[in-house]
Amino acid sequence: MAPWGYEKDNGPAHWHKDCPIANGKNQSPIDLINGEVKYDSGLKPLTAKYVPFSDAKFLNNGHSVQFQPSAGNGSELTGGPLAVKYNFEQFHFHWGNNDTEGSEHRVDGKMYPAELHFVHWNSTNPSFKDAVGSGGPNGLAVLGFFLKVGAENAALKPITDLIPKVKDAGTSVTVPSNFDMQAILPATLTDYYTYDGSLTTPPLAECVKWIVFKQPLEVSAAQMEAFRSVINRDGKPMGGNYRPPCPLHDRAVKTSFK
Ligand SMILES: COc1ccc(N2C[C@H](O)c3cc(S(N)(=O)=O)sc3S2(=O)=O)cc1
Ligand SMILES: [Zn+2]
Repeated sequence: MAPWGYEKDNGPAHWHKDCPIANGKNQSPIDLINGEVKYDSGLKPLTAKYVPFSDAKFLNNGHSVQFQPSAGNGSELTGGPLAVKYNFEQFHFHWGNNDTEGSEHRVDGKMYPAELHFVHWNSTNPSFKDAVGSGGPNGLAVLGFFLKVGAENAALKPITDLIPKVKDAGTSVTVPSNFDMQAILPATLTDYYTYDGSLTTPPLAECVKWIVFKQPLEVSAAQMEAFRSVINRDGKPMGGNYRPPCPLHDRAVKTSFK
């Protein structure tokens, strides 16, 4: 099979051939249906502590654009539904070719124009790869933020300004060391959906505690257009790099809000 992607000949409907778990019972993303979620008063706010990275790349890996530090630096996530500390690994985006599509998770069937994922791994494992393979839904914790078009996002501007430099698949650029990742996050990480799921791309491992925030972040139309200028490994616009929703099966989606 051609390397996986989002085109007709290598998209989500084909992924099960190399990754049979694609048809598993804990797959992501899902449609977050407010009438079916359950409020859990035990869900506390999350705490993310991100330290500026001295050596991080922003890259086009052919299926997304990704902020990737060369090594950990003590940036971590705790609280919420998490029993232990998780180390920051990377963040990346999924988006559409127009404002009516692009996010992976949906809310009552509604898609947002984009979705930002902050990936973290369970620090009780020796490495990120061990965490992915550790079995069960506590290997990784991914924060999902919906993006909607509105005011310019000043915190994301240092990243969206780099997009023209990684327009082509396989290219990367060094991120200035004064980039403040913490500034991307809302001041309080309170209202979120959480459920046990998977990576939304191959290998589709069912190792993810998903935490999707109710409140979207805003980016400007110009910032959205920057994403839409990115090219995939087939030389086509990368927009549309989102997996459609998967069956919930017998999973519960909990909320930290009523
Ligand atoms: C075992 O080998 C590997 C395991 C995982 C990965 N990753 C790359 C994936 O594309 C991917 C997709 C994620 S999403 N859209 O947040 O669900 S998170 C993530 S990753 O960084 O964990 C690479 C190698
Ligand atoms: Zn993702």
